[in-house]
Amino acid sequence: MAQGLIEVERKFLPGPGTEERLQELGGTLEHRVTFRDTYYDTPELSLMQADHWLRRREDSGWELKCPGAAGVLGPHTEYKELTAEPAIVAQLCKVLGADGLGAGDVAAMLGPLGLQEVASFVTKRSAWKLVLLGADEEEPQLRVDLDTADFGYAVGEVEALVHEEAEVPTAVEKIHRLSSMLGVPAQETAPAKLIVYLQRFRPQDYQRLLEVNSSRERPQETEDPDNCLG
Ligand SMILES: Cc1ncc(C[n+]2csc(CCOP(=O)(O)OP(=O)(O)OP(=O)(O)O)c2C)c(N)n1
Ligand SMILES: [Mg+2]
Repeated sequence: MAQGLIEVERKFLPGPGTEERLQELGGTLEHRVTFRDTYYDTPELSLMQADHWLRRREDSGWELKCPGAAGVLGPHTEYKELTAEPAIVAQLCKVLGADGLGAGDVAAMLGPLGLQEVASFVTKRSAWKLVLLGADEEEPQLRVDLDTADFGYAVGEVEALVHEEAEVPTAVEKIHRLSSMLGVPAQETAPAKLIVYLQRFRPQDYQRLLEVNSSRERPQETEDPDNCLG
């Protein structure tokens, strides 16, 4: 798989004082932005069942999140983010067992690969940047995104983008440290917006994912104790 950045993150349920606490910790508000995400998969959710997540983001383009080497690290997750369309198409063909089809751009391959829209929603995001005390310049900066989806679900995430697998343990440790400084309980995690969307608007798809996901040990989700997906 062509190299993309590795996203290491953990989600949490933000509270009324989260932004104030971020400021106390020296965080800077980078921007507030609103965007629509549209997710694509086969009718059987073959990509999601393989822990691959294909989306088109308004004003950003295509991205395929692929499971990282470690996958799930407690409440943290690791995903390789592919944004180059040839790399996305090649990986889609590999996951969907359609080798040899991968010629065009992602939009042109949706039909041949049987991919259709499964979710579309708007997010309002406050994007924060933090540099932990003692961190030297080369260390990846931490980002904290506070998201509210247009269907009424709010979720926060502390994340680091790294280039190499070897950087993941340090990133996890820093994310863990910042999360506890934000008052997030150690094992708390919160489901992704897309998962809550499926749960609410496509319950059969959600159930199908739940079955597959329960075979992939995941921490209890705080927002939905019924073992919601991440
Ligand atoms: C604990 C856990 N986490 C993630 C997953 C996988 N997953 C579910 S939906 C999903 C795709 C959406 O990921 P998410 O981080 O919610 O998107 P967003 O924050 O809007 O994008 P960003 O701006 O960060 O790129 C994934 C990877 C999982 N199954 N379990
Ligand atoms: Mg995220």
